[in-house]
Amino acid sequence: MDDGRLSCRQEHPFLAWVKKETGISLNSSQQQAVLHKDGPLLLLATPGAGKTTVLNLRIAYLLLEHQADPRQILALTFSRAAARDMEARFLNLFGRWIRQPIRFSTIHSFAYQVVANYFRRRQRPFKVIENETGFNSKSAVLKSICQRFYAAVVSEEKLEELANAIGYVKNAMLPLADIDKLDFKINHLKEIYLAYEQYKKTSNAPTVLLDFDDMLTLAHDILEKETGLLAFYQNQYRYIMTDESQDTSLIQHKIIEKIARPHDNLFMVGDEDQAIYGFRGAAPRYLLEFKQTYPGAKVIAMTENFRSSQEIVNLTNRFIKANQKRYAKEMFTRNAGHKPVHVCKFKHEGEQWEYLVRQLSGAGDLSQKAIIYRNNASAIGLINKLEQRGIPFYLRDFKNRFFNHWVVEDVLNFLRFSYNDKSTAVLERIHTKLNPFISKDDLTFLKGLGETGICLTVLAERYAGDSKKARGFLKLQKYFNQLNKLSPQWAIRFIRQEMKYEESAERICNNLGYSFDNVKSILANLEHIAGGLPGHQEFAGRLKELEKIMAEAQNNRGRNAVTLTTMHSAKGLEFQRVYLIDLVEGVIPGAESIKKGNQDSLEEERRLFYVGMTRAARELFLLTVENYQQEQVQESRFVKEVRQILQPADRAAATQAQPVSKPPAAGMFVDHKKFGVGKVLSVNMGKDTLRVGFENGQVKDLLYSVCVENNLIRIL
Ligand SMILES: Nc1ncnc2c1ncn2[C@@H]1O[C@H](COP(=O)(O)OP(=O)(O)OP(=O)(O)O)[C@@H](O)[C@H]1O
Repeated sequence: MDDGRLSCRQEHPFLAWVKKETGISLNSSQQQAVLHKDGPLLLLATPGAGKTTVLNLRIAYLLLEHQADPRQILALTFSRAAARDMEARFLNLFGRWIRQPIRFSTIHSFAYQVVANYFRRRQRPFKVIENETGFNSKSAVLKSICQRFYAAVVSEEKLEELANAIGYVKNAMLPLADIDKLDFKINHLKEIYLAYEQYKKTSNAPTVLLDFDDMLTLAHDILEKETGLLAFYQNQYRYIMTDESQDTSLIQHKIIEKIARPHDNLFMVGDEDQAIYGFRGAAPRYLLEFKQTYPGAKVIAMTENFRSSQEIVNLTNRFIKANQKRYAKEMFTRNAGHKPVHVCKFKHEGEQWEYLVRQLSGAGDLSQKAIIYRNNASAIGLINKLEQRGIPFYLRDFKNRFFNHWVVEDVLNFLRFSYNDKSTAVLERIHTKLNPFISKDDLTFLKGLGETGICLTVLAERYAGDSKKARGFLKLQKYFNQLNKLSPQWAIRFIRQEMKYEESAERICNNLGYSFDNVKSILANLEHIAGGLPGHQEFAGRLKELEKIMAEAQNNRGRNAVTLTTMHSAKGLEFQRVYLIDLVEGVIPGAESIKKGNQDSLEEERRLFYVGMTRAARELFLLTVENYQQEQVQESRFVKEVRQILQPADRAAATQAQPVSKPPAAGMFVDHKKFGVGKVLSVNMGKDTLRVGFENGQVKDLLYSVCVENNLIRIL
């Protein structure tokens, strides 16, 4: 077994000093890596093997032992959050001794420096439009180009897909001719791409507009052509280090390659089993070809996991082996066993959240706990619940598109119109989603009357000669009259089903290439949020409140708060206890990967699951549900595999961990399969009864055990 710590060879003074000051005692492969001074080195490691730790120790080694100038060091990683985390860890270990700043940076930000330097020398103005607002922002420009091609407004999610596709082309350095071969479901991708590039070059001349990925393309071209500038960076950065290199894209590798020459003092750290950004053009293959690019390079493997318990390491080591495209490696740990890995199945998300709340209430230091999910959509209902139950949380890297999504706007406008049925302005916002359809001509007619009558009644009169249509409008008006008498949760379901909003939304999704699954997910989340709220105003207010809460929760880093993060953003982090949630087919692996049935894409999903699991140091909980967003689902194939891998003892624990559903308390809302949504008026467990008042006014006494046994009710 590889154990430099037990070796009786004399210890290097720097390592002895590190041990004394930081308590870190390195194994032999870590020692070799830390003490590596010159030449290319690839450190291939498993999760928790100390990659980031070693990288930081090596920086300290170069500075303290070899008196390297801190300005000669460039430490690169894939995201701002990761660069911040790496710097924080460095300062925590060595801040007392090394006071000069070190450049911990993303590759994008390094590329920005090159581009800015180049334009400054040429006195040419440029502007970064990535996160701008206004008509020249990246999203506004793409939106207006799409509108030209699609003759329709493009949704935020489609825009994100498009931006990913454009980014992919640049990161993977694809020739234009290959765009059509890409597996993105975007009509006119090539034409939009070309129009976008053209716009940035010419629309604001002489100012050049650039997005983030243009920085990479441009930095690469500049370093290729401007030998003087290239020599400047080559001289400045004598030691280059890259963390999480499996997620570095081809163009990023090429930039790094250029500035590392001729010394090739490149220290590249990565784990191809944690490559999770293939969809953005990451090139993990580059790691496998390192020796061809840098002949004579040293390659060190680190397979000892210092983070996780025996149980977690054994499980995850076996789990990842099912992937074909990887280096064979055996991760091991000398850490003690702790607790079996738990696999828990719940009826639905509500029950899963209840379980999480119970687990986290009074559970000590929350900063050491994380809830990790595949998609941000999993966070919304969970956050609603955590906030209601007073559990503080830190929301990491959340892209908040939920509250501004057109579906949310639609639902609010349906509710608004139910109170203000003379408003043509509100009607105009939803007219294409109503049944019967309201034409532009109808709207012009209504506007001409100046909001004097109830819109739908006026239209019924207008179409008096067409009795079917007239009846349709009157029925719709009746629905709106009913809508404002329903509780918010029931009202949303009414909009979805009775008023056939889902049908209209599906039609729109099909026409414009939006994801209907996403629409259903948003509607389900809205129902969750509405659950238990008495009125429509409270519902609209709660949405506003949640939006604010979620923005604020992004500042809770480092506080006593449970971390909520996607699997992607969890990379590089560790927690004593980790819950992976919503582990169902269609979520992880995602629906697209399943549909494609493509090995590469399923392998990436497995790696994502692996990244999630390997964040856990001592306790790992895998949570799955039978019903996800109101539809019956299968548990994730990865959960099934985990069950098979777990030893019998673990399996027993997994079974024990099945939650027992608690009876609802008075005041809670339940959804009964037959009677619909109702409020629990009283509970008498001695008599096994629940008294529930339903939306239609009926009050029923239900036998609780019968409801549970037959799966008739769920708590909302
Ligand atoms: N030699 C060591 N002795 C004790 N603990 C160590 C040692 N090396 C690393 N660690 C600890 O192990 C944990 C994992 O280290 P680190 O985060 O550097 O690993 P990593 O390889 O970057 O992980 P990942 O790729 O999974 O994000 C950290 O808590 C770190 O402090």
